Amino acid sequence: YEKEEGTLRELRIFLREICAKLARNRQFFMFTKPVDVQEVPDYLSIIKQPMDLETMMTKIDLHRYLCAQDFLDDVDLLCRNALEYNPDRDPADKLIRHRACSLRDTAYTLIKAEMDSDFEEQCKEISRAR
Ligand SMILES: COC(=O)N1C[C@@H]2C[C@@H]3O[C@]2(Cc2nccnc23)C1
Repeated sequence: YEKEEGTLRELRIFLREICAKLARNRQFFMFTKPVDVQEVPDYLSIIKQPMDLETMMTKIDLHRYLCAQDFLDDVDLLCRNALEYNPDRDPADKLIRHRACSLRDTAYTLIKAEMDSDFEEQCKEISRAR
């Protein structure tokens, strides 16, 4: 009912701010848009479900996230993809893995720091009921 729609609206506003803050961080520039499959032709043969911050921002607007953990699940996917596609010891791979782990830890810490825990419970309850 209307109170639930208000809660989900508040969640979307919160997640847009988190997503924008992550996308503004120049350390995370390689995660702001989908990997360019013209430049990286084997990417989709290795990574079955690509994810990036621009796609996540669009998913917020499409009401795809009913709680903060749904958003963090996509953060985890983005990070896992980077670890899987860039596994080697060379500096470029090591850097992108380091940045992916940094983005994941930053997202979890920002959300835990700025989100009321019972607000997340309310969102999960709405999600369960739908
Ligand atoms: C999240 O980003 C990534 O997982 N990657 C992997 C690709 C390999 C390497 O870096 C990426 C883009 C790229 N483009 C041209 C040549 N080489 C590269 C970004």
